[in-house]
Amino acid sequence: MAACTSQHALISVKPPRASASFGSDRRAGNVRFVSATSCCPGSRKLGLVCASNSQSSVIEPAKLPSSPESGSTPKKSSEAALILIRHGESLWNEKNLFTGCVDVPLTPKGVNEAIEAGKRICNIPVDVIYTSSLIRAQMTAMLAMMQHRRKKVPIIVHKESERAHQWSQVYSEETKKQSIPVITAWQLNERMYGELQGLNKQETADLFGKDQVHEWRRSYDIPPPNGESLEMCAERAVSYFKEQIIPQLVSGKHVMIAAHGNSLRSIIMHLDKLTSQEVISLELSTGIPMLYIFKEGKFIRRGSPAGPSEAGVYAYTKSLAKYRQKLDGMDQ
Ligand SMILES: O=C(O)[C@H](O)COP(=O)(O)O
Repeated sequence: MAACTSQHALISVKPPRASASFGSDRRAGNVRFVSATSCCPGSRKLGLVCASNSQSSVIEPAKLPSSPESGSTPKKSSEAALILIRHGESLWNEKNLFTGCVDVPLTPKGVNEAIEAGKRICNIPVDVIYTSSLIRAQMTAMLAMMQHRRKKVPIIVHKESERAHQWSQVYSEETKKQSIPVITAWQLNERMYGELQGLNKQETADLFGKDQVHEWRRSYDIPPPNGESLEMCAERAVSYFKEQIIPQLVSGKHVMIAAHGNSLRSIIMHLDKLTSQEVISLELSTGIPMLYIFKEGKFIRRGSPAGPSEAGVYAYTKSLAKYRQKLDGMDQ
């Protein structure tokens, strides 16, 4: 596997005439994060965007809190990068078990997926990372950041108690500048799958019927037995995104969120204003980074960079191109 270099080409898939995209797209030329099979029949499921760019939801800029790591009053900025990434394959994904909030690690394949994801976003700035409180998301974030060309050190912020906060303080401004805060939030956890957790997905379908299991897995408001529906998951994940993450973007901080299939589906549903019908077809593959640009209160989908290049990722993002040149300069 090649290291992250500036030679990567960006795969920008032209939006083919979607044969089975979910729901008619209200904004012509719009694209979605879909499983490739639903918009590019016959191709591998990549979680790839059949992509151009388009502007999605308008988010009212929120009041700017001081940034979590410095406490300084952040400057307003007109543009920031938002990277979303579902964790790499976990040991229970491999066993095809419902996982939900059970805290299982990555498989070796999932580790490699996280590393590959890191190479794909290695030229895109990241100032703060949000993960769930589950190890598979945290492992993915750390492994991805190991590939970043800026070589900053991701440090998990501990605020679970006053002592934890005190004992994890960093007492060097220079070292702080060379680190990236990683904020863990249970609100970004995978949806809680209730009494399905630990069950084999195929056996569950054999027992309850394929349609019933698909409804539990992909519908918006129908929860699994004693579990969370996507709607219930969205209530915590999207609220957290609005209250904690959008202010960071508004202040110009570049954000990466490493989370889960369903907590991210709920966030993308919000960003793309998907209906409860459209979200049924939204599938996210493990370890595929997805890039949005937050610009003047709007989110612009920029696809799933296979490797950043001026032609693709930076077409609408001058500041990212400047950042990339700065990185190139640092490598001279
Ligand atoms: O929690 C799980 O089982 C997976 O991470 C996501 O499961 P799903 O694709 O069935 O929602």
